Amino acid sequence: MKFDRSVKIAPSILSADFANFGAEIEAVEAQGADWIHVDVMDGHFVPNITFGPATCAAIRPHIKTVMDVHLMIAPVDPYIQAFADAGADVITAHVEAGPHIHRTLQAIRATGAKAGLALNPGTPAEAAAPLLDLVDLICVMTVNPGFGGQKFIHSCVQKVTELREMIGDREVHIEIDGGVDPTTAPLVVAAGADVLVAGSAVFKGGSVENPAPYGENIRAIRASV
Ligand SMILES: O=C(CO)[C@@H](O)[C@H](O)COP(=O)(O)O
Ligand SMILES: [Fe+2]
Repeated sequence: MKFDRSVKIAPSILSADFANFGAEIEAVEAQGADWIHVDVMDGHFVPNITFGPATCAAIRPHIKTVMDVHLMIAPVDPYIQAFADAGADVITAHVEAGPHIHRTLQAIRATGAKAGLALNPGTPAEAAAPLLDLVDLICVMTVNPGFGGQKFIHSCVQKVTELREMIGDREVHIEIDGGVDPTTAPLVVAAGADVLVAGSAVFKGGSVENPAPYGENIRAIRASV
């Protein structure tokens, strides 16, 4: 995975048809997705349950781009290798998910995957300061994690500005996750974000049988920035 600062759109399959992930991924990639965002939830760290490494391994052959795995689980460390073995290109863990995030990020990089650090809306940018040399991506949550289709929290935009300043010339992506659409995308890109996760705003109106809306929705976000 080569670093590049261009804006990338990462549809979240949380808003796809769970009975048809393979075809959904192929459809949304054919319609212009740059990365595929995979939300893993445990019903403990967040109040919702999705799926685990077996599902990630099953969908991997359908992903031609980047498999971006967002772990909303606690603990994280016992499962890192399983998600790496499932083929994740990026593995993101939450700073709030345990007492040893430094060790977690080291463990992710040791698998060969890129290491992501997610910050909940209530966590300040400073939480990332001691970790900047251990991360390849910082995921700024712009909703409280757990569900798709929530409203973008505007107070998080300032955090993106602060993080981009802190990152300096390091090769670190800033990913935005939650409530991204053509209205909110320009705000976070102007603040320094380069990866835009979008679930409901990409999958709305389309289906595997009628994927054209996926493309229209992706192009609308891209045009907005
Ligand atoms: O991690 C999460 C939610 O916890 C996200 O990746 C959502 O799936 C984004 O959904 P939208 O807000 O774009 O509908
Ligand atoms: Fe996510």
